Amino acid sequence: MQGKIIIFSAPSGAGKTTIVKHLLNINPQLSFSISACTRDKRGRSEENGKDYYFITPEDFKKKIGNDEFVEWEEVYEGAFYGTLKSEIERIWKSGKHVILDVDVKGGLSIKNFYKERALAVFVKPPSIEELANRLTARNTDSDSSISSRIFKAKFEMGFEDQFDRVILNDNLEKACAEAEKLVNQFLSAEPAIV
Ligand SMILES: Nc1ncnc2c1ncn2[C@@H]1O[C@H](COP(=O)(O)OP(=O)(O)OP(=O)(O)O)[C@@H](O)[C@H]1O
Ligand SMILES: Nc1nc2c(ncn2[C@@H]2O[C@H](COP(=O)(O)O)[C@@H](O)[C@H]2O)c(=O)[nH]1
Repeated sequence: MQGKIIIFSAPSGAGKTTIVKHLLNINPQLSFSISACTRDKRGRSEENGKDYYFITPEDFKKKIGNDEFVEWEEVYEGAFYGTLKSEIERIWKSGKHVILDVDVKGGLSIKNFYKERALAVFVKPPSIEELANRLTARNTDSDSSISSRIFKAKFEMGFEDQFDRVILNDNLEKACAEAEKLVNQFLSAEPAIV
């Protein structure tokens, strides 16, 4: 079996993590690629090696120097995130397909790297106002972090046309059902649907 990679990208708060968690719960063929990041762990709600590999900026720089990332970015000021080549290889060696959620620029870089082995899905929020509401209700970010996420979201919304597929997440149940369908089609296609 040739391993494939499914990328969910969106502005922060659009719901990509929620949709990816749903897919992981229902599809045992999929395994989550854990990114490296330099931001602080969010208390007890996150676990090192499960949500992210939380590493220091110095270690992150070393990994850049050693060419260990498929892509990496300073997603928010002072916070670096990167997709590790070793994660993708680990998952493919285990006989599963990779699924991950990254920001919009990162998603396009991964698609460009893996080409037809990858499906890039843009999760579209109903509006910028709804994004702000969701981030506020999620209660994981400070007001200034929410402001910078919204600022970036306005720019990222212009990239949906560059993705293979777009899912509007105005209703979570509907969006999850659509995501399930896209993923099943992609995984059953030879070599890829795009
Ligand atoms: N259709 C929806 N309607 C209302 N709330 C939603 C919907 N989809 C997701 N949410 C909620 O919105 C919040 C943001 O979702 P989520 O964390 O999945 O976004 P994200 O795109 O992964 O953001 P980030 O990039 O910051 O990780 C969560 O609290 C989630 O439960
Ligand atoms: N370009 C990349 N973006 C990534 C990666 N891992 C996560 N992310 C995205 O960063 C933001 C912030 O996430 P948060 O956990 O601090 O809320 C979010 O959009 C993630 O999807 C990565 O490896 N590369």
